[in-house]
Amino acid sequence: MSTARIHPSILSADFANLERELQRIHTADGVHVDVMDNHFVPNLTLGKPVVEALHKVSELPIDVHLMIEDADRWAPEYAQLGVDSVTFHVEASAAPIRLARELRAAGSKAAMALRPATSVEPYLDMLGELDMLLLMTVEPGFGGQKFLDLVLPKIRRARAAIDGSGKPIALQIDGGVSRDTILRAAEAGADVFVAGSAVYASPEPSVEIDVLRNLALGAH
Ligand SMILES: O=C(CO)[C@H](O)[C@H](O)COP(=O)(O)O
Ligand SMILES: [Fe+2]
Repeated sequence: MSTARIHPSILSADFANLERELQRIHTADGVHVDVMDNHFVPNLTLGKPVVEALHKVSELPIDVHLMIEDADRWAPEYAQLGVDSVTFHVEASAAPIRLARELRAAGSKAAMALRPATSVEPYLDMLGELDMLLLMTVEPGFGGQKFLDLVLPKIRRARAAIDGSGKPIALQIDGGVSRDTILRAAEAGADVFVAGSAVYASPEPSVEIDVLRNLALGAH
């Protein structure tokens, strides 16, 4: 593995100034947009109109993380907006293979997320349907939580399976990523890192992104 991509989460940004908040992360590799519905997780953020507005002004690829019930019904509508990738939670999908195919058919990359306590093993045979696998390193719902080290073995197993597949599937982690945790996640095999509070709490978010990326690259 020779890459480390940093996707700041705008969950920790100033929602009254999202365009300006995008400019503050211009050194990033993508922007992570957390959509929460108050059902799949106990928090409510934003939906399609805001994703569409961000897409119009963002120079960075948009990575939509859907934390919503009934992903089969709603996720394709996000893919149709022209964003780079749409991530649905496997726990919220009745037919993840069909959904991943629909996302690709709608023109976006297809990504699937697992909560920290969801095993990756049942899904290894469908990795080829995905452009990215997201392993949550906190319980989804809120920014600013502590990184769960108990996910590290799952990251290692997913990395081995992705390498074995020979396919260019990204392995993203999300939650609690900071200067203190990014190296061990990278050593376990993650290559796309979502960081919300660590980036936006910094006085210089664009510099913090470079610091995090360099720390992750130290694992290679
Ligand atoms: O999906 C998420 C929460 O469900 C966020 O992307 C994540 O929590 C980022 O925030 P932080 O880096 O502060 O943990
Ligand atoms: Fe997220």
